[in-house]
Amino acid sequence: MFGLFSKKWNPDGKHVYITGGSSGLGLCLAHILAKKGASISIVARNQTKLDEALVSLEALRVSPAQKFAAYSHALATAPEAVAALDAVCAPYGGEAPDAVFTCAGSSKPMFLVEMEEQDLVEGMSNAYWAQAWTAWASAKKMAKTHKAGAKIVLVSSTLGYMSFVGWASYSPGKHALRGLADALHSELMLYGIDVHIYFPATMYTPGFEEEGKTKPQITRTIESTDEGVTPEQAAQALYKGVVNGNAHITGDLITSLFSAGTRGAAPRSNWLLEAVYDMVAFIAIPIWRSSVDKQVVAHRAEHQEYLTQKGYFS
Ligand SMILES: NC(=O)C1=CN([C@@H]2O[C@H](COP(=O)(O)OP(=O)(O)OC[C@H]3O[C@@H](n4cnc5c(N)ncnc54)[C@H](OP(=O)(O)O)[C@@H]3O)[C@@H](O)[C@H]2O)C=CC1
Ligand SMILES: CCCCCCCCCCCCCCCC(=O)[C@@H](N)CO
Repeated sequence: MFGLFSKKWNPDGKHVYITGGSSGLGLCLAHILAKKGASISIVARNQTKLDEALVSLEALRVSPAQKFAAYSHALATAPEAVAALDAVCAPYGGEAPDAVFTCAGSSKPMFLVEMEEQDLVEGMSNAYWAQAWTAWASAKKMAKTHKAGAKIVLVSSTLGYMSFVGWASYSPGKHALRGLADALHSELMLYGIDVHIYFPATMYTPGFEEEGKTKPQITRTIESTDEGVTPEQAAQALYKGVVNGNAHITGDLITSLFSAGTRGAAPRSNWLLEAVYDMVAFIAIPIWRSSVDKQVVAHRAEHQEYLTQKGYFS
């Protein structure tokens, strides 16, 4: 219960379920865990990408006892998430996985005033429900079978701590995941189940390429302060945070500052470091935000022109 005495998590021989395990962060995490001796089940929609991911996992096998499996399911509704979990558990006699990592998700950055109703609804589905239903289904299965020591790990974003122009359909879902993780961290103690949540900043993944297709220039400019990392680096930070038992996991300085500056009641990972980050954030975040405000205001004329070109005012 107390950080000092808790044992580090060891994935060797465990069954780990990774949603979004066919690409980007989820795939890199699957690779790390395969090398550590875990059995891995991945779920995503596209069968070809799942097949390719399975081949890459086989190549990393360290024990004949490891099982690797992939299932094609969409995850943004409750019945789909339950069906996916049932398929994943079937080869294990229906038993819940030892750990569930919900990496599935996507974003479509754009201006709110250009969004249709569907964009906001899908934004919530792809950022929140694509993970929340799996967390819900997994928690039930784990609790019913008294799966003490099991883990549920959600994947939010730096945009789960803060937000800015372009992210109105996505950051609400990532903030919501934080609320879910904090609530579950408390409730699932009743069953000895650990809950973690990861807040990655920019990761150069296929998903990042995809969101670039709609990302407004002003959003790109604001984000350019963030250097970004490879999905391998991001997965390593996630893995390390889970092994160490951190409730909120960050892998870069910028996100660590926003985390310390908006911590709420989440358990701390490193008291001293977070106190320093909190003091830095107290000064640096308002300065950064006012510089962003200036950039946005300076962009007014160009934006007006952009909307006029698109016939927005006619
Ligand atoms: N890249 C970035 O800069 C950042 C990403 N994130 C978050 O990290 C997570 C991983 O992103 P990333 O690796 O970049 O993305 P990728 O697009 O590279 O991978 C996403 C994975 O999730 C699957 N997936 C997406 N939506 C669904 C769905 N509705 N049902 C089932 N599977 C789904 C995809 O497969 P398929 O399409 O075949 O279903 C794919 O396997 C996401 O939650 C994202 O929001 C957070 C911060 C930064
Ligand atoms: C404290 C002072 C310094 C602040 C500097 C801040 C720089 C901006 C960081 C923006 C990071 C945005 C990550 C988006 C990740 C994401 O979720 C999308 N790519 C969707 O996949």
